[in-house]
Amino acid sequence: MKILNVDQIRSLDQSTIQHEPIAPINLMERAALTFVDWFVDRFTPTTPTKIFCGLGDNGGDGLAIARLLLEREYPIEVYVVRYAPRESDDFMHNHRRLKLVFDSVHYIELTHDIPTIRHNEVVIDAILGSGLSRPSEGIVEDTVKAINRAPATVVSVDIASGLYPNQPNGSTDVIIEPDYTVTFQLPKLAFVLPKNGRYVGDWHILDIQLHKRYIDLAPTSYYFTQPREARLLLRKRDRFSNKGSFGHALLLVGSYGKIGAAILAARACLRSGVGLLTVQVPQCGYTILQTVVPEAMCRPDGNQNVLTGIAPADQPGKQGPALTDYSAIGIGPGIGKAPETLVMLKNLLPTLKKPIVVDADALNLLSENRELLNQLPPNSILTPHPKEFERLTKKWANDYQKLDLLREFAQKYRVVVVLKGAYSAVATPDGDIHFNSTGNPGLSTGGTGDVLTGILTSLLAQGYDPVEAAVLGVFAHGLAGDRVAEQRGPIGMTASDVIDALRWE
Ligand SMILES: NC(=O)C1=CN([C@@H]2O[C@H](COP(=O)(O)OP(=O)(O)OC[C@H]3O[C@@H](n4cnc5c(N)ncnc54)[C@H](OP(=O)(O)O)[C@@H]3O)[C@@H](O)[C@H]2O)[C@@H](O)CC1
Ligand SMILES: [K+]
Repeated sequence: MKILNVDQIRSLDQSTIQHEPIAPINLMERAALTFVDWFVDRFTPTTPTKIFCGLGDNGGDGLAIARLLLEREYPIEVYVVRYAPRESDDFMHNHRRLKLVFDSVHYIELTHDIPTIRHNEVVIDAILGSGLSRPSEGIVEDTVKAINRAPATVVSVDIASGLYPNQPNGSTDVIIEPDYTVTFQLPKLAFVLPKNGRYVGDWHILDIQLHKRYIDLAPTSYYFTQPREARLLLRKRDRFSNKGSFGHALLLVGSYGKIGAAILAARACLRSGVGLLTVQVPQCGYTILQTVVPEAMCRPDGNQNVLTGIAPADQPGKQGPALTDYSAIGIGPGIGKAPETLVMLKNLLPTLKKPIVVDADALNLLSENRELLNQLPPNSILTPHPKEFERLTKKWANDYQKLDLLREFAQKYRVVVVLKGAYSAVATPDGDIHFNSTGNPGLSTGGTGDVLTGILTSLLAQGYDPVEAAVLGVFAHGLAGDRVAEQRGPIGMTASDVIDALRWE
């Protein structure tokens, strides 16, 4: 699903009006009806509901919603925040229509006009929408603050009043902090950025049938991966396939005290469908790996405690294929930053032709030796969390600047970067960014990154295109986390639970 900017959303609105064709006021009615369908599914008709409206089309939506809820006999109160002398045409139209059936619309001009909001009430926030052009001040600011202080449940129409859809807010901006945001047709970029969490709440997209062809043709570099799209990436398996059909992955993982990372990556790799898996671990991990992951072959490193890339001299010809012969290599989980391991990375990179997966300490080694970034095979997948990404680049002032850095980095080094977090962002060498829709805070626990490395290495080894591997792998990883959270709650989730909950269907 595409994420469009405000100007495009405005044009989409116009394009729908022209091509359907539909009168603007009827489009607003459709949006309001769809909102009300969503609302009545969640809140019973006895819910006292205060609807706060601005003077633009977001306010117009609020007035139409008020009329439709009144028809369904909800106990509503309507407040119009009169912050300016002018109203939009569709606001005025809906204001007239509401007044025909409801004669007690309140107007907020001064602070003492703001009503007391109680805990059993629901507030519908339709003060400002995507037409926000400046920070709230005066009576708008006071009303927003009063709503935020109130113990009621708050539902924002389209977007929280005061939140910019696709540009940074100032640190002192006053913004509604809703429990829910119910938006129309497409998500807004602001919804997937970490700093905005409290200004978005639990958000839902309603289909109001805006012009599909406009959306299909609209240029954008932002996407939101939904289940249907992720499933389309999943390849069907041929009945006559064999383990050779699904590649042979190699994981370079683990060090003394961190063999667990190797185990997690290996188990996740196997659970994601790879044909064969070889794991190279320092010798201290050999017995553990062979015992815990019998499905994997083990290639013990020449070193006892850290990876050096060198196989033991006493096993000539027994160490399996050369490093370059594997279908895909994943490197990083638990490897530490020993000088010998850096040497391994330096020796390895120039020899590789196929994309690899780079995570954890391999990323930290890269950030301490940035000249190595140029040696990454094109389309390799890097999976930093924000701190690791900062080490690879620099500090950012806000989430939007972070996205710019992410895009520049992926384009400059021709790599795929998975920036992990809520709505993990997959940046492609072409400059696109795909935000993931699955996952939950339970995944912020040790080892889940190792699991992701195993998944991505597995998909690359099976021949998935690196961008598709990243988008699909991140989605499947988050979905597995969601399954675990559903069964046992997000607290106490472990990386092993996530591996067990992986399902490819
Ligand atoms: N797009 C779609 O497909 C559909 C959209 N729909 C709905 O339309 C909404 C967008 O409507 P909208 O463009 O009228 O914007 P909205 O935010 O209501 O008001 C803008 C007005 O407020 C003013 N203003 C700005 N900032 C301010 C501030 N801080 N404090 C005070 N005033 C401020 C601004 O002033 P100006 O910038 O012109 O000076 C202008 O007068 C959208 O969110 C959705 O709910 C649906 O109905 C149907 C489908
Ligand atoms: K709003």
